[in-house]
Parts: sequence; C-alpha cells; structure tokens
Amino acid sequence: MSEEPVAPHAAQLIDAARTIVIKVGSSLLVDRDRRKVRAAWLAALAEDVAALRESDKRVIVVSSGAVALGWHHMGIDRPASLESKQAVAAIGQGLLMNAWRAAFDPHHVEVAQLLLTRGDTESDRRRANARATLAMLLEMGALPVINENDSVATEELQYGDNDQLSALVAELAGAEALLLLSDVDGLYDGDPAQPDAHHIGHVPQVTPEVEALARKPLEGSVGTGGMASKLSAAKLANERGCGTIIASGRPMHALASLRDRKVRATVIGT
Ligand SMILES: Nc1ncnc2c1ncn2[C@@H]1O[C@H](COP(=O)(O)OP(=O)(O)O)[C@@H](O)[C@H]1O
Ligand SMILES: N[C@@H](CCC(=O)OP(=O)(O)O)C(=O)O
Repeated sequence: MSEEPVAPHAAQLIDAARTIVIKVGSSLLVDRDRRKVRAAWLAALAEDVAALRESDKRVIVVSSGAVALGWHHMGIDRPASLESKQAVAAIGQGLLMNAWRAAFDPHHVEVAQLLLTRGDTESDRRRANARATLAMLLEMGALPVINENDSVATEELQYGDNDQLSALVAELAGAEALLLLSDVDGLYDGDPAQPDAHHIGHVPQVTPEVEALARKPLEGSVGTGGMASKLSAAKLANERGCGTIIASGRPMHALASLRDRKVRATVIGT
C-alpha cells in the first residue's frame, strides 16, 4: 500500500538551506496611508533575520520599495512613465536603505546595497563580478540588500520585477531556498480574497495549470507582477535546484512564525 506523500513544510526548506534569499515586496514595506516605511514591522523582520544568521545561515535580502517610497515621499500620484518611476526610485532607494540600516543597527549587522540591472546577470563577465562581490560581502558578514537599479534600467535593461531578480540572485549565490514574502500566504486556487478559494500548500512543479491560477494584480496595488511573477520566479529558481516558498510577510515576526511552523505557506519545487 503506497502512502500519501507528506507535503514539505517551509520550515524544513529553510532549516536545510545554507543560503537563503528573502524577497520583500513593496506592499509589505510601505505604509500607504502614512506614506512611509513600516519601521516597527521591519524591525521585527530584522530580529528574525538576525536569528537566522545566528543559526549559521547566509542570508541575502532582495528589497522592493524604492518606487513606492519615492512617490509617497514626494506626495505625488503613482508615476506612470518610465522616467518618472526612475526619478522617484532615485529618491526612494536612499530612504529604503536608511530603513534597512536602522532596522539592523541594533543587531550590529552591516547592510550593503547592491543595485543590479539585467545586463549584470546576462553577460558572463558581469555575472562573475556580481557573484564575486556577493560572495565577498557574505564573507565579511554583511547583509546584502539588493534591488533593481531602477534609475538607470531602461526597458531592455529591466528585470521587470524583483521576483525575477530574486530568482537570479538565488542562482548567483547558490542558494537552496528562496523565500518570497508577500501580502498573501501562498498560492490559492482562486481569488484569495474569496472564502471559497483553497490554499495550496505544496506545488512540486510549476506547470501551465499552476501558472493559470495566477490572477491579474488588483487595481491600485503597490506591488508589481502579482502571483504570475512569483510563479515564474519559482520556476526559474527550481530549475537551478532552489526551492521556493511564498509566504505572508504581513504579521509581525512572519519569518519566525514560519520557522516555528505557526503559519502556512506554499512550498514550490521540492
Ligand atoms: N492564485 C492566487 N493566489 C494567491 N494570490 C494571488 C493569486 N492570483 C493573484 N494573486 C494576488 O497576488 C498578490 C501578490 O503579488 P504582489 O501584489 O505583486 O505582491 P508583492 O508586493 O508581495 O510582490 C496578492 O495580493 C493576490 O491578490
Ligand atoms: N525595484 C522596484 C520594485 C519592483 C517590484 O517588483 O515590486 P514588488 O512587486 O513590490 O516586489 C522598487 O524598488 O520599487
């Protein structure tokens, strides 16, 4: 008699990994009403990341938020053109790094900004450079906080969104786990806002049927790409042997709760 396979929990993937990439979306970092960083939330995440590092894991952060922070800071409407997004990103990126630095200061962790464009991971020479810098930062004990170089990346140089970037960073770093912290606790078989939608705990492989579950991003959301881009990032990471977790970063200490198996998530590709 064959036994039903037990779905792996996200905590297992994190425990087994030596290197973990954590992607934080704009919707988590930016308080839209107060038009600034959710500092208390970020401080709680920093505490969890510091604990993860203490358990001998190498951690890399991919952080969104430059565009949303820049635009909120300037008190303007959401920018529509590429140039205006690039301009507000140049304002927001500094604010974003200030927030990460303030959050990690109590833990005596140096944060290191790394801004990448598509060209940095497409050419062999530049990929090798980025990989070497990343390895050196980790050796120094710094916490790399990576974002797309929004202010210079024109369309042909763009990754498009940070979900894709985080999968490429996972490859650069040889990570075994990619954690996509979002405003939703994983993949659903329908609109997650509807009570009849079911949570999917484990996706062994991103097939076209799985991809078809992703719905269009909501009007007015600060995130980019929605669930479709998370699934495509997961597929890319899986192809490189890196398991992916989509989890909610909404609650305080979301990472610790995940490690303690107090919350659910979607594990993809293991
Ligand atoms: N099948 C689905 N399951 C879960 N969430 C989905 C699905 N389809 C679309 N979504 C949407 O994807 C959103 C997460 O993506 P996004 O807004 O880009 O967040 P982030 O800022 O974290 O990158 C969720 O808020 C949810 O509304
Ligand atoms: N590089 C952009 C983020 C783009 C992006 O993918 O945003 P999100 O969907 O919130 O992860 C920024 O810092 O604003």
